Amino acid sequence: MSKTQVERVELDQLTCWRIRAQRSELLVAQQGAQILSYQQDDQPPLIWLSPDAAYRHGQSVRGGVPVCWPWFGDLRRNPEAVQAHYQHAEAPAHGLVRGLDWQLLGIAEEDGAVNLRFAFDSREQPLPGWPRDAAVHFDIRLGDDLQLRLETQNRSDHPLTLSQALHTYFAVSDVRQVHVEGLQGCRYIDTLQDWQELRQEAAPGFAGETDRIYLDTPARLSIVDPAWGRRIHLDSTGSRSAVLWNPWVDKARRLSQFPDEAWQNMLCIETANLLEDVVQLESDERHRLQLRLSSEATAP
Ligand SMILES: O=P(O)(O)OC[C@H]1O[C@@H](O)[C@H](O)[C@@H](O)[C@@H]1O
Repeated sequence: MSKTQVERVELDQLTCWRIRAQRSELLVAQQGAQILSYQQDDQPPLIWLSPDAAYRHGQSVRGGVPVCWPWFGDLRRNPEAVQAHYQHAEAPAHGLVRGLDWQLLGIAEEDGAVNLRFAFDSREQPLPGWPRDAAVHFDIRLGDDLQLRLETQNRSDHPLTLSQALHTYFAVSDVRQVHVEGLQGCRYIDTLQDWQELRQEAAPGFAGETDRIYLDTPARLSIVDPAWGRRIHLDSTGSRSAVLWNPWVDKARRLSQFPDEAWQNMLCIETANLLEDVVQLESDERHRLQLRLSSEATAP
């Protein structure tokens, strides 16, 4: 078994940790508790990090796994109960915690794996415009796969409704040559076609800008990448919705920290709780969103 290693590194303005365990390497930033990259030895990266990534305070890094919380995307597109908690006029996309430092509660080795625990507690670090009491813990376990757990606890006397996502950027050989299994038969909202609800027939591939919210998603989704001979599996619990996103040519030019051609080598599957799948918590209640990422070699 290979040895584990934990190294603290400063990337421009951000404090990060580079972790090695079980023939794989992970880079994670304190800001946003954001995983930046993940690669298994002798394989291309599994999680994509932009070559133009900027490591600045207050700005989510392009790539990795941004944590979107306590809402996903455009707040105005969220159910009324999610919108109701926010009191400022301008709501940032993807919630309030991507660009803030989380607390690192600990790094521990266990059976050759490394566990990291991050926390964000709105009672200790109030979120302007969002006067709710909630604590969120993000647990990362780097072993022979990568296991993530986002747990939210409502610490107030009132019910709390939130949307959220683990906004994972995946590295692929060429997005035009891959497809995603597990979504066949699911309903989806096509945000690029007036938020129409449609039904997915065959396993979706990519032939243009894609920005869809899938509903009633199964526990396993897989990215099939024949050119790299790899299948990436996403196994989740506590989530019945997912976003499939690729910006394609025109939107790529408008994105920050994103080279014009980079859309070809990435796609996002965002393991989420959206629309009818939002999280509703009574006082003290907790919700766990868990995601396990693993890969498998496929025949050439
Ligand atoms: O640029 P941001 O705020 O990180 O968002 C990136 C993308 O995130 C996706 O989740 C959205 O569906 C896209 O519409 C959006 O462009």
